[in-house]
Amino acid sequence: MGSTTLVFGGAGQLGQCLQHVAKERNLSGLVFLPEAQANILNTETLQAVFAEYRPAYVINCAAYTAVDKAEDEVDLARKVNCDGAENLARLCGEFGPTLLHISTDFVFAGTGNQPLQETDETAPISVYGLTKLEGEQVIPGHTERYFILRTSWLYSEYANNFVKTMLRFGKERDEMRVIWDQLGTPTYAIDLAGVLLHIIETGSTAYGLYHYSNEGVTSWYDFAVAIFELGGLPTRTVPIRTAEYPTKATRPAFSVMDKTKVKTTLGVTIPHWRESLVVCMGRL
Ligand SMILES: NC(=O)C1=CN([C@@H]2O[C@H](COP(=O)(O)OP(=O)(O)OC[C@H]3O[C@@H](n4cnc5c(N)ncnc54)[C@H](OP(=O)(O)O)[C@@H]3O)[C@@H](O)[C@H]2O)C=CC1
Ligand SMILES: Cc1cn([C@H]2C[C@H](O)[C@@H](COP(=O)(O)OP(=O)(O)O[C@H]3O[C@@H](C)C(=O)[C@@H](O)[C@H]3O)O2)c(=O)[nH]c1=O
Repeated sequence: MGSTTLVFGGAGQLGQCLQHVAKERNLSGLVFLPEAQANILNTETLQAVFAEYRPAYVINCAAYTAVDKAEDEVDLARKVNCDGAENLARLCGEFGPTLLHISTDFVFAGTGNQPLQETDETAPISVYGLTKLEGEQVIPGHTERYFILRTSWLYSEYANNFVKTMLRFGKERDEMRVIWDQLGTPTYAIDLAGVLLHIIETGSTAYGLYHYSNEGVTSWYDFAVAIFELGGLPTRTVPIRTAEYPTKATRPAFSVMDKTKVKTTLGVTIPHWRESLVVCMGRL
């Protein structure tokens, strides 16, 4: 086995953040594979890529992430989020690399009001959440060497995300109506990329399931207020209830995750969401 890390879905938001952090840390050996080069549903291509690189690590950033659209494209969402993850896990079992896989807070129903631990019951309420949970569950049957990091509300200067949407709309509109009764924690994808690379750099073998987001708790409304404030936009932000913003998919009302395990086991320090938002806004 070599020292290569293969990054699938390498052109997505997290993939681009990994490229950014790897460059910042002067790390070599990462190979970023966009969908056009390595579709995780194409088992022949995957087999050839694993045989060519003999990777030490595989990071799966590939996913079907269109939460509302997934309600109508169940088969495709399941293929990418579950079958794709299984294809990578099977080859990791065969070739030996450690798999770093990303999952979501949307595996939870979100009916509680206490920070969610890795051992808490999952009960997805959307197709996206369900297919991501299926992806988590299929991995351990193929390899023991895996890290699954559940994260939430990812944003960054790359690709599409809530921060960029708010900044775009904020420039065009005087007023934004944003849901305040969904609580969670934003995660700067650059911070998450840092943790993934930390696992590789430290050679940790503390395999398993982890929760990772930034610290703190907020609502989409409060998040939007902070984005407009830091962006210097005069946009008025109106707090609305979920029922006033109908969407195809249902989102959890409370998906704040407890990060004790990742902090104590992997020794990472986590910035507060506002601190990371300031960094991201400075780069945008
Ligand atoms: N975004 C968020 O708010 C959150 C994301 N997550 C998880 O984090 C991970 C990274 O998400 P993020 O980077 O934001 O998502 P993106 O949608 O930005 O990136 C996903 C990438 O996967 C690619 N992809 C889709 N299908 C395939 C395929 N069959 N083979 C190879 N690549 C494929 C997409 O390519 P293309 O665009 O060309 O289809 C895209 O580049 C995902 O697992 C996601 O579920 C978890 C919590 C929150
Ligand atoms: C654009 C907009 C959204 N909203 C609400 C809708 C929704 O509840 C919330 C976020 O909307 P978005 O569509 O940007 O984000 P959404 O796709 O729901 O984000 C989710 O993506 C997947 C991939 C995940 O894994 C989750 O952790 C989470 O980040 O904000 C408003 O209230 N007003 C608005 O103007």
